[in-house]
Amino acid sequence: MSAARVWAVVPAAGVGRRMGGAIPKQYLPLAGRCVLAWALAPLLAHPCIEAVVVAVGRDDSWWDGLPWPGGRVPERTDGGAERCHSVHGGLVALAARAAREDWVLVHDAARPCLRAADLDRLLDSLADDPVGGLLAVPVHDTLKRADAAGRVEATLDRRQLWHAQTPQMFRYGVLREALETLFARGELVTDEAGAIEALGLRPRLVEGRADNLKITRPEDLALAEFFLRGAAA
Ligand SMILES: Nc1ccn([C@@H]2O[C@H](COP(=O)(O)OP(=O)(O)OP(=O)(O)O)[C@@H](O)[C@H]2O)c(=O)n1
Ligand SMILES: C[C@](O)(CO)[C@H](O)COP(=O)(O)O
Repeated sequence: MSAARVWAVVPAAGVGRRMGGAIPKQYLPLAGRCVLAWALAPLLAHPCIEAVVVAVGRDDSWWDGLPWPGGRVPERTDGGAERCHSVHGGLVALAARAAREDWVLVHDAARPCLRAADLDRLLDSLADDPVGGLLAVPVHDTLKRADAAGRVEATLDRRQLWHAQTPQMFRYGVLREALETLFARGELVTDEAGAIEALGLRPRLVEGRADNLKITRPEDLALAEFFLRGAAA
């Protein structure tokens, strides 16, 4: 990594509507821990990451009960109504410590299977990149665009299509200003790269792994359990 420091922000304030159930999915049990603990593990263990700030719901009562065995303890801050607001909350929490040119790495609490090797590859690939970028995987399925009636309107050319994942890593100053510019226009984004693209910049795609899945629906938990148990074997 260059002289710029690296900070991590983890949006963990979602309610998990698509998962269902009473407990937000980031606190669901998974392979002996919870989803959030697995997502934080490679970030807390990485020597180049200065601090890990987790944006959680204001009325979150699950955070306080989490064990942080032996390792570094993450910092808590307030999330917001949408994922991008929670990310911004994490950036604000870093305001007194992060320099404009420092890197901020944003990783979903709902992605528990990130491997340390892929985190390292992202950091190494972007260390001197002028824009920053994200882990992503090429699309291997044929993708269809649907019409309002739920029928196929078109088949997309998948040769240039990728599934965006996290971590996504950008300079602190640029990312914060990009988000605040969108918010001032009443706009939202579903990932940090979208805010950077709105500035006319082109984030770098760093190929990751399909097992860095986002826990979204109930069936994703069994897959994540399989991946985590397999990685530990
Ligand atoms: N207001 C929000 C919404 C989402 N997230 C976080 O952003 C990540 C990805 O979002 P998603 O998978 O959509 O989580 P939820 O919003 O909880 O899921 P759903 O859309 O099904 O409610 C998750 O770690 C989630 O906790 C957040 O910090 N703040
Ligand atoms: C950031 C992300 O995980 C990249 O694929 C995705 O955009 C999050 O979307 P969600 O609807 O907030 O889960």
